[in-house]
Amino acid sequence: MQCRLFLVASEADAKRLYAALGTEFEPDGFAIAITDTDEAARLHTVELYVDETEVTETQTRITSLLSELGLALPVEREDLPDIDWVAKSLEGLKPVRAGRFLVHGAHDRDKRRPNDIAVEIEAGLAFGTGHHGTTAGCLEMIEQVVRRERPRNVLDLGTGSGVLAIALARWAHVPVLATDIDPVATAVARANAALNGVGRLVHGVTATGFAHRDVAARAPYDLIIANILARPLMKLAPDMARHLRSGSSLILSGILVRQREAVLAAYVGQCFRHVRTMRRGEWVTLHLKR
Ligand SMILES: C[S@@+](CC[C@H](N)C(=O)[O-])C[C@H]1O[C@@H](n2cnc3c(N)ncnc32)[C@H](O)[C@@H]1O
Repeated sequence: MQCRLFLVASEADAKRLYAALGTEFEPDGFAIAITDTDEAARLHTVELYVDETEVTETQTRITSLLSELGLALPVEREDLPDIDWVAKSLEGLKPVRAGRFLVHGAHDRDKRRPNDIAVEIEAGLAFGTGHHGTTAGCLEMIEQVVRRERPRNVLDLGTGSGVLAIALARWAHVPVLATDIDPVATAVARANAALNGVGRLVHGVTATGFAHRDVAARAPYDLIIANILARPLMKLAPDMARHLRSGSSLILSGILVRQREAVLAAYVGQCFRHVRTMRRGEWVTLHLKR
């Protein structure tokens, strides 16, 4: 059985601990991760996955590392159920329908129906196979907004696998600037766009937010989609307002239900108005206009 050992700490302490655990355990092949678990309280979780037989020894090593760092944090333990990874991975590759879009892997091309707008994406290095509630929520919003507004110049900020940019290019036949902070995602998005026959419409750029001349040069956009997280979305509100054409739509996702009000307030403060909220599980997708 696998176990998850985890510690919850402030951002600064978690980052120190994560770096120290990396030095101590990565040479032994342990998987270590750090995640932002509570944005409001600024808490981070550092976790390490270990076989049951090694738990006691690992806990002792972590405890001595904590005392070297001068940190007094409890090491918590969660036992993980044995998972049938083959079944699990096949489940993760099932095609997903969202509005008229069908996101599928190569092995499911025969599932496409005549009226589908199909997007072929293999599970890979970048986020966005369509399975996450945020991606599916964006796809449904995109279908509705494109039908009503016929945008001609679109920005997909935080493109991941390129799934949203590709869906948009295939549906609206318009150019889409697909940006990501992560150069691997940008490369994956470009390759996926070519695979889906829209390599000429989807232009991939590595950029953080709007900090790239290509992103500014193509503004104003008449549709911006950003599926990132609540905190960066709130920080980006003034830039979104500057780069969106007046009267146009903004689709935001990556927002937990409990973060919705704070994100809305940040955008209302920039003269956006709320059009619609779509909920999928714990996540919401917002349609705003300015
Ligand atoms: C949740 S994934 C969304 C991927 C895809 N658009 C989808 O809807 O499935 C978020 C992506 O945004 C990128 N990202 C996060 N913050 C960003 C920022 N400030 N500027 C650009 N990209 C960012 C991440 O690297 C990641 O690939």
